[in-house]
Amino acid sequence: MNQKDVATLLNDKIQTIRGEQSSTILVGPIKLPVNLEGETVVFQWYCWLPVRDEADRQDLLNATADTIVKRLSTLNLAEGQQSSVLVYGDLQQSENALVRMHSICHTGDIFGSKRCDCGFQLHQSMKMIVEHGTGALFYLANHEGRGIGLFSKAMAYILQEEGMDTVEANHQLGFEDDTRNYVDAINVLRHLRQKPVTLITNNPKKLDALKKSGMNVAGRMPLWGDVSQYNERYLNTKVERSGHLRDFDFREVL
Ligand SMILES: Nc1nc2c(ncn2[C@@H]2O[C@H](COP(=O)(O)OP(=O)(O)OP(=O)(O)O)[C@@H](O)[C@H]2O)c(=O)[nH]1
Repeated sequence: MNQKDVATLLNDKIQTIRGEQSSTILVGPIKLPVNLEGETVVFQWYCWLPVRDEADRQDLLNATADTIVKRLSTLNLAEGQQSSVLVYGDLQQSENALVRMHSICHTGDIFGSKRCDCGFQLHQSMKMIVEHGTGALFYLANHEGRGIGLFSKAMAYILQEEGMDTVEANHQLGFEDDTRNYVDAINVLRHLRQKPVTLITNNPKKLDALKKSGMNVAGRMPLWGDVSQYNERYLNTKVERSGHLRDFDFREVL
């Protein structure tokens, strides 16, 4: 295949989303069959690249696929983090859709760590979306450790082993409790869907961010679970200090 054919092929799959605070180049949809507890479920997958620098904005946002391809090898993308979204069902047209904005958790999502509930929330939300029939799971790759990064989270874990809670540990390392923002993900969501969404979360800040963006929010679906001796304090700190909504007394299940 020559370069022109490659560009033609990719042009149909690349879109530019211009936002007020930042813009994104979105690539997809790409068919992604996923093993969900032994069943093969087919999602449509999109990945995006935020474009913030003004020079890059002019350069990349007006670019066609061949210009983007020429830049790819110099962008050093493996050193950074790119986020993505798994879409299930007819996200554009269906009446209600379930949406999960999931912050990356290397330890919980990949290794299955029981110190948090992240791995459980990731897989459970995928199941909820499939059962519902339509939805999207945003995997936010620049959100590690609520925005402090993986290396800092490792240091926070050492402090937590000495008795600090999640919030104190973040503060001791010079961070806010939570430095995440949802701007890029919301830009992509608004591009993929205008109709109402129900957000899967226990975190009212996520709901507020979505509402403030003007997105049509039909409601919230709580997601607590996988409570154990290893994450009891972590979950309790979410409710007591970080403002997460307590939908059930998870301490009763221990
Ligand atoms: N700083 C820090 N981050 C953690 C810790 N455990 C998990 N995380 C991160 O916390 C993020 C998940 O945030 P949570 O506050 O648990 O949940 P949430 O996403 O705000 O809310 P939900 O939508 O209800 O899940 C992920 O990015 C994890 O990497 C920890 O002990 N310290």
